[in-house]
Amino acid sequence: MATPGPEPRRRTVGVVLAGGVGQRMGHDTPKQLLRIAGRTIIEHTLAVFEAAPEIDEIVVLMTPGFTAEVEDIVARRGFRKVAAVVEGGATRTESTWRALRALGTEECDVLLHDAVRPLVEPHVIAGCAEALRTRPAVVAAIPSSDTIMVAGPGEVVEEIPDRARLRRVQTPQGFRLSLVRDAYERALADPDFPSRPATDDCGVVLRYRPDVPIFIVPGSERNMKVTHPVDVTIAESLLRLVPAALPLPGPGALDGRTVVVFGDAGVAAVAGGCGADVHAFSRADVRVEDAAAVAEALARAAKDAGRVDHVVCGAPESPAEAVAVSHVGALNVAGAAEGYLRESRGHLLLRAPALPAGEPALEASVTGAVTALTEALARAWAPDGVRVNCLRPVRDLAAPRDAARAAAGVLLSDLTGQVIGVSADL
Ligand SMILES: Nc1ccn([C@@H]2O[C@H](COP(=O)(O)OP(=O)(O)OP(=O)(O)O)[C@@H](O)[C@H]2O)c(=O)n1
Ligand SMILES: C[C@](O)(CO)[C@H](O)COP(=O)(O)O
Repeated sequence: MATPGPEPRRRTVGVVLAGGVGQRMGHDTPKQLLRIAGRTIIEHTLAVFEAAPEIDEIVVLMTPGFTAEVEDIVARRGFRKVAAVVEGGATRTESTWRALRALGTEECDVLLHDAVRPLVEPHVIAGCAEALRTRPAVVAAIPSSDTIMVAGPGEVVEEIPDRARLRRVQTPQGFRLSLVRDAYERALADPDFPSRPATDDCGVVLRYRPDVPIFIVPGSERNMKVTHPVDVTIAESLLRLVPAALPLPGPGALDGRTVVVFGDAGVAAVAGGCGADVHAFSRADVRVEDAAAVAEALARAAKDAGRVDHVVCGAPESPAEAVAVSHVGALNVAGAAEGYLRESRGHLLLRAPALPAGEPALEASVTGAVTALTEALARAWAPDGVRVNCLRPVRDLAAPRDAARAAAGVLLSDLTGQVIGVSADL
């Protein structure tokens, strides 16, 4: 008799809970639609789930009246795993219950995640999904660095539990569908549940299926929940912290892409080495402060190649050219590239200069211009899927990053609105 093979892998569904109104944030629109680092919060979250190999399908629960906004994001970003956008309920648990109903009864693994935790890292999703293959219930959590106390009547300290045993609960929280459904059915049948609601799905399972152990998976400090206005500033800063190890593309990584480079032979060479169809214009060919010359060069490249996927504006070679290249030139290149990049949903990469010592005011002024332009364009072009980033030389960068290779890595990445530090050549 043949020995039975391993159990087939169950389908894993990511449920993104976005049904809240964001009362504590205090805006007119739900906080998951706020734009941070060039994209809406829910867009950041969906992008991580879409890219996670462990996730087969995504269901979004959205605030009633705002489902069209999410459908539009899904279509624009091409999130193919999103199978449904469903209206959420009046409470988080009601939104979860609606999600469970939408999933039907066929057994699967479900990872429930707060839409407003956009900084969830792939390894946390992978950790939860993998643990869920062999366990019926899992939750992401981290140790508490604060001492936590229990407040008694009259705001008097009643108890300080042993911190070593305390964990801060995050999402994803993962369950076998049949288990979490059963726990929710019991909760809904309990007349006491509405007066003592649970603040998360783990709480529902722990209360109504105490027979099932819930396994704790390491979450991460970055996986914060955007709840109060100050969290927007923190999340924005964290989203802009580009990992020191940007993926450095190898041969073939830019196959089929057209890269137009103004005045940056190093980036042109690396892009060509990665397989891109490179159209490079040196300073002798095109002076970027000449708007007509830039437009003509781009039109020529687009005609030859049929499309333009990436445009790079290099840094000035001397202080005398700094304003012409990094200020006027960057604006000219952006203006001429806009139409092509909208068509290809492409990428503009600007380079800030490193000027010799003795030019700190000039360097600060042109760097300010390039980085502000990057952020403004990233915001303005994000709705059309166009990314805009900037490479900025940093002296004494902790992890040295070669500019040309970093440039190719950025072109291939999903980043937008980022100012990425590279090693200064001076
Ligand atoms: N009826 C609800 C309430 C909340 N959530 C989602 O659950 C997550 C965590 O909830 P929270 O941070 O409390 O969001 P809000 O309920 O929107 O915030 P507030 O309590 O300040 O109104 C959020 O992604 C939120 O959209 C949901 O899907 N359905
Ligand atoms: C699920 C949760 O994020 C775990 O920390 C939290 O309980 C949600 O609480 P909220 O009040 O709905 O934000």
